[in-house]
Amino acid sequence: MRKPDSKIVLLGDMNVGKTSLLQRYMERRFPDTVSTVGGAFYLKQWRSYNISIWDTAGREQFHGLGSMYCRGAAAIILTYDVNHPQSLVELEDRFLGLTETASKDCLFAIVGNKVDLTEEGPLEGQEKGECSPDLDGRGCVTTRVPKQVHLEDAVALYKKILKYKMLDEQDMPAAEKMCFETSAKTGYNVDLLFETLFDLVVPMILRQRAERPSHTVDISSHKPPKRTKSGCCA
Ligand SMILES: Nc1nc2c(ncn2[C@@H]2O[C@H](COP(=O)(O)OP(=O)(O)OP(=O)(O)O)[C@@H](O)[C@H]2O)c(=O)[nH]1
Ligand SMILES: [Mg+2]
Repeated sequence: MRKPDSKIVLLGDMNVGKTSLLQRYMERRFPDTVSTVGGAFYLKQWRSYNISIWDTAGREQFHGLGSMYCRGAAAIILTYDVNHPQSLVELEDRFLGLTETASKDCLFAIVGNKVDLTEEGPLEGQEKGECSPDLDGRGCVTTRVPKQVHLEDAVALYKKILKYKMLDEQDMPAAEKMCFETSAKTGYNVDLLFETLFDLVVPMILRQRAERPSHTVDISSHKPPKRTKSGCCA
């Protein structure tokens, strides 16, 4: 198996759509999912680097495993459901504590999924300039609900996390860049989410490589020790 150069972890409450987001990105589809048990990962090649993306279980019974999955992570995707305010609250109350084992310069993205179910979200096929045949006066589907969690709430949480982690806002990517609204169902913003993170993680890989002590020995500059008559080194 190829060795990952970096690690990204998806965290968040059960049912928010972590598995669906990862499958949408990696497999380009929106299959039926079953609630995740433990964790699983995909390996993504991005340029010449291998990035592992870990999907974790949101169910309370697997909570203890979370910090193990986060160990050494370069980026964490904190996922909530835009229709369930409690899922955003849980990110701070239950999941943030699991990220202590992540890399010290770990990046955070906050992702509100299932935006297709809200009135504000883009319509299925809208990115392609299409609309559903099930029409209202504007030519679009109407069975959608007002959004329960707004992007500003995610931005506020992002800023709070930086404070909690004692990270300087100046040194970190801006909240507006790291807070996303997505739909695993339609694919809305899913590529943008993952690929923004990949591009941010690559310089971290390069930095780590530069800092890591080299294990190679330059044998051309190595002089053999002089031998004395007794056979001992001078
Ligand atoms: N409408 C809509 N449904 C979604 C979306 N993403 C996921 N779902 C549905 O939400 C349910 C839960 O999705 P999962 O991806 O299994 O959720 P999860 O966060 O991985 O849940 P756990 O593995 O239990 O932690 C499934 O029925 C999905 O089909 C989305 O963007 N829009
Ligand atoms: Mg899952």
